[in-house]
Amino acid sequence: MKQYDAIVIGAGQAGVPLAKKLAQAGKKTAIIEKRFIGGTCVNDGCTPTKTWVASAKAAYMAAHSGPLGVKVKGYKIDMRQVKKRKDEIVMRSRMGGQHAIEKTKNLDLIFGEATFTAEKTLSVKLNSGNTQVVKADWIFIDTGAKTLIPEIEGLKDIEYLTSTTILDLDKVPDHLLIVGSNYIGMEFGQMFGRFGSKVTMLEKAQRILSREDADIAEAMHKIMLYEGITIHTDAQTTAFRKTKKGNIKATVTIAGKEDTITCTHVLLAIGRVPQSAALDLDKTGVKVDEKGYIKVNDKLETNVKGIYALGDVKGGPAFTHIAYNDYTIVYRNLIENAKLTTKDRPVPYCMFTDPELGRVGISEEEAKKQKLNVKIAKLPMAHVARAIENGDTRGFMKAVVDADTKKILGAAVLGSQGGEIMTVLQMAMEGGITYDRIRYCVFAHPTYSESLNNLFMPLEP
Ligand SMILES: Cc1cc2nc3c(=O)[nH]c(=O)nc-3n(C[C@H](O)[C@H](O)[C@H](O)COP(=O)(O)OP(=O)(O)OC[C@H]3O[C@@H](n4cnc5c(N)ncnc54)[C@H](O)[C@@H]3O)c2cc1C
Ligand SMILES: NC(=O)c1ccc[n+]([C@@H]2O[C@H](COP(=O)([O-])OP(=O)(O)OC[C@H]3O[C@@H](n4cnc5c(N)ncnc54)[C@H](O)[C@@H]3O)[C@@H](O)[C@H]2O)c1
Repeated sequence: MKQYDAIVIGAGQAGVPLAKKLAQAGKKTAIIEKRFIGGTCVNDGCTPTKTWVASAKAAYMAAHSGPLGVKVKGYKIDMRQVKKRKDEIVMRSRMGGQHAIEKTKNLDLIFGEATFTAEKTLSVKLNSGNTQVVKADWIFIDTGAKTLIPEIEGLKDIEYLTSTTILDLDKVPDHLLIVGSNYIGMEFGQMFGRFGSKVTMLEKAQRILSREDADIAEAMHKIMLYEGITIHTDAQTTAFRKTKKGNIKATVTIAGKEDTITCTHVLLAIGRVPQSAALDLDKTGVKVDEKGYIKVNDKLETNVKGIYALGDVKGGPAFTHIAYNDYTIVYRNLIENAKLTTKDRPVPYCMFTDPELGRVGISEEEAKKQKLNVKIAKLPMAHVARAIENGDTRGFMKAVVDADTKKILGAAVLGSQGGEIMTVLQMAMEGGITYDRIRYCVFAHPTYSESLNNLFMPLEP
């Protein structure tokens, strides 16, 4: 058995930087990873999907550059090249992360699956076949999440895809049926539509993007429709079966009416579940909620002293930047004696459709529910000079402001560079820059952000 000061389980977006910094701070540290360095983000999430979003955008530009005076005479998707480029980018990031860990003094990298055997003791089933027992006073759980597989009749008999396995495709599906229409559904749906698949999407809620304001969801729905993607809302999938021709027939209920859809591929995109079961948390006494998320307080401490949970496995917003911020909170509290918490931290996010949806703070509907005294500023992208010049005026930007203090409470930007424009507004929110100042800020022309002058101009002083 080997004793460490600190053990990190999972080399994801919180685990890797935390393990490196603890080791650099003089703590004898081990990081245990059952699969690849970088976790979901690098290997199956942000990096590969945004790489494919770029290929899909190139296809879209080839098809839509006529009005810009550039005639492209036919184009072809080389899915093998699309995949090869993605694999190379993922591998560079994965191996870069691994080399950085291996170079760090005081840090051991153990490839295997960790399971608790006692409060502060772990047994690691090594990928090489053996077992290693390790112990530490501090244990940090960063084991992430995996695709939620629903109970649907016949699902086990078809070769369904997840957001991980779809990344292995080197041929474009003829007809991709996607169950679920939020982040994963929307990003893959648009991407494969642009690669040439017929795409049908099924969403069980009454509308897509149910966490967003209705006007955002409606505009996004129209953007997808315009690209030829069919989205059925109020849709439940009740059964799948393989047809004699090798296709997949889905039985669905759409707005109460039963129907069938025949497709070639099915992607499941209805959410993710925490990877906590294999940890055997009973042996250490760490509590989980009814869905298996590890319970933590606002300092990310579990109910067992010295054991922390970070990132997706603890529930809450499941984003890379949140996992990364979890690491900074835990590290600075332990090593720098800070008193940081997760309370009141901003949770910005961006859906990487084209155009993007950047979001931060409160939405208009939430503000109304809370009966806040707010004003709403809205500007169509069709009034943004740069959007007109670039030939893409889809979407709009919107901000929720406090009518009394003039502070910005939230923003949604559905448009080209939506994530970047939202980030400018986030900086204003964090710095307490009020909307009446922003409308007279001098921004470079013609940037997208320059339009923030006009976004706030119509609001009464
Ligand atoms: C398709 C897709 C696209 C995404 N796109 C974005 C995006 O654009 N922007 C964004 O912010 N977020 C995105 N996300 C979410 C983001 O990837 C996650 O929020 C982030 O990776 C969470 O980091 P983490 O450190 O909590 O866990 P992970 O990155 O999932 O890492 C957990 C690691 O723990 C390992 N592990 C699990 N159990 C054990 C065990 N018992 N022993 C040893 N190792 C173990 C796993 O193998 C894994 O490597 C996306 C997710 C998906 C699925
Ligand atoms: N750009 C990004 O930041 C990004 C991109 C991809 C994934 N992610 C992360 O990955 C996580 C998982 O994404 P996701 O899109 O799978 O999950 P999600 O929870 O965000 O959305 C799931 C969608 O599926 C619907 N749904 C649930 N059950 C259904 C059913 N039986 N039939 C039809 N629809 C059903 C839900 O109503 C919802 O709209 C997200 O929470 C997100 O944090 C982030």
